[in-house]
Order: sequence, then C-alpha cells, then structure tokens
Amino acid sequence: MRQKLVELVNVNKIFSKGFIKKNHKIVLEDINLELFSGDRLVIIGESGMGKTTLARIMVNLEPKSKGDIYWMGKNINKLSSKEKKELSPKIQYVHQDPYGSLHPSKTIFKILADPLKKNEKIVGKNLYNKTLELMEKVGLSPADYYLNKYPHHLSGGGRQRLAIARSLTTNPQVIVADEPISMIDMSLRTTIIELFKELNNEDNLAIVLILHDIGAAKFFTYEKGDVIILYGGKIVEKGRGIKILSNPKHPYTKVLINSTPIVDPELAKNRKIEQLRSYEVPIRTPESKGCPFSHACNQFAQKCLEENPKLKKIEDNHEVACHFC
Ligand SMILES: Nc1ncnc2c1ncn2[C@@H]1O[C@H](COP(=O)(O)OP(=O)(O)OP(=O)(O)O)[C@@H](O)[C@H]1O
Repeated sequence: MRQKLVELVNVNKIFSKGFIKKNHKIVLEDINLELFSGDRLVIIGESGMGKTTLARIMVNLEPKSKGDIYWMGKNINKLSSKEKKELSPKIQYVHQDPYGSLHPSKTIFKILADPLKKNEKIVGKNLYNKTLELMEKVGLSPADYYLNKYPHHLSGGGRQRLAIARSLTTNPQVIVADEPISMIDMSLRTTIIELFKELNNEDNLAIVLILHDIGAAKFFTYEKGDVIILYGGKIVEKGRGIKILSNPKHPYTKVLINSTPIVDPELAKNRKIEQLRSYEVPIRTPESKGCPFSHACNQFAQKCLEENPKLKKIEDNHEVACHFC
C-alpha cells in the first residue's frame, strides 16, 4: 500500500531583515505537496527560486514561517521527542557537496559503520557485513577494495555514492537530494541518477531530487514521477514529469525548457528562443500583488498585475498557475 510520507500544506517561508524597520522577503509561497512511498519527485528552478529552502524545510533542517508539515501523517511541530527520534532518521537529506559533507579523516568503512552502529545497533561481523552490503548497493564495488580508503581516494561520483550510502544507514523511507549531480563530472551524472532510480524501484524509497538539469529530470521521471517548477518561490507548474518537460504549459516553464542547450546544430539553428521582458526575479513581500512572473511574461495582461493565479488542474496530474493556461 502507498503510504503518505511527507505532506506540506500552505507552507510559506519569509526571511526578515533589519531591526527597527523590518524587510520581509517571501522565499516560498503557499507550497502544497504530498509525497508517497515509491514516489519520484523533481524540483526544478533556476538559481534563487527557493529549491534548497524547500528541500531543507521538507526534512526539517529549516523552520517554515507559515503552514503545516506532516511526516507519516503527524504534524512535525507537535511531535514528542520520542516520535521525533523515531521519524527523523526516516527522512534523509543528501547535500549538494559530496566533498564537504564527508569526514576527510575517516575511512569509508568508518563513515558507514559508525552511523550503522548508532542507528541499527549492530556490531561485530554483522556490522562488517552490513557495511559491505551498503557499499555494494551504491556501487562502491568491490567493497573490500574500498573499505580502508578515504573520501579523497574517490572521484566526485564515488563520493556522492558514499554520501548516498551514508543516508541509507538509517534505513530511510525518503531521500531528499539537493543538486546531487551538480558537482560531479558529466560522465558520471547519469550513473548517479540511475542509482536513485534503483533505490526507488528496489526499496520503494521515495526520492526527491533538486535539479537544474532538464535532461537529468527527464531521465529520472521518464518511467514515473512528477516535477514541480518553482518561480520566485511559487509552484507555477506541477504534475507528471515527462508530460510537463515535453509539453510545458506555463510561460516560464516553456522558456526554461526551450533554453536548454541542444547538441544537434541543425536543430539548434531552427529553434526560436523566446525573449522575456525581464530576466530579473523581483523580490516578493507580503504586500506584493499579482503574478510573480508578470513583469517578465510576454502574455501578461492587467489581471496578471492584480491577481496572483492559483494552481489549477488543466488535466489529470497536471496543474498550472497562470490566468491564460
Ligand atoms: N538565510 C537567508 N536569509 C535571507 N535570504 C535567504 C536566506 N537563505 C536563502 N535566502 C534567499 O532565498 C532565496 C531562495 O534561496 P534558495 O537557496 O532556496 O534558492 P535555490 O533555488 O536553491 O538557489 P540555488 O540553485 O542557487 O541554490 C534566494 O533569494 C536567497 O537569497
């Protein structure tokens, strides 16, 4: 049975600056999402759109300003310390930087065995076997070759595999990975996305990936899975990944997808890239009105300046926040 693992209801994040006259900046606006066991979800957006903040809020590394977050049906603000201790390990976060997030003076064995010992309470031969099993699972193979090596002996892809293996030491149900391929070589990127697919298929893990790369997002959601497109902290399009990435409806998603590089020079020559009216992303405050994309959109009308469009369903598993979609 599909279990609802994470739910965000009307989540907002507002950063405030200044002592006497406070400036409020909305970084996430009315985010609603549900994540079930076995789901694949990609969060896409350009730099500064709120992807990392959203990922960190989902795993409770960052407090929300408004709204509610549920883990396994329980409001995380109302968890007892026992419940928090039980549920937190089930929702794991993998950092963008596989270089900075691994202890440089611990061997690969120790990086995995220490949290296994702590979380799974296993020791001796069982601990050794479980550590090797995890290494093989993420492709650090043959595991006994890598056991006594250090993170600096691994390539960027190898370190990311190790970071993923470490997240598995708590036996999680959800992994949220922030830009897991942005700091590794091109040639290894597909193999890391493949690994997330395997974990999703074989262990029914719900996987959330924050990605810049549209090609990687398509690859991850090709068989199944959804995408969320963020613009200025707001979900502007949401639904079945391959449908949105192949046939986007929101004007921002269209520009984002049409701007991705094309390898074939003939295809690239014939492609028309729509120019936006502005490439600045305006700062949203609680007083802001209208659609956050209206200043840049070529389709804008008076209504767009006055009314912030809500996400509306345009077909099964496809929602768009635009007055003209
Ligand atoms: N602690 C903070 N205080 C004030 N503003 C912040 C803080 N953290 C993030 N922001 C702002 O929130 C917005 C969203 O940041 P976030 O890092 O979530 O975006 P992102 O989409 O992940 O970008 P990138 O791809 O560059 O990491 C940005 O405008 C950023 O400057």
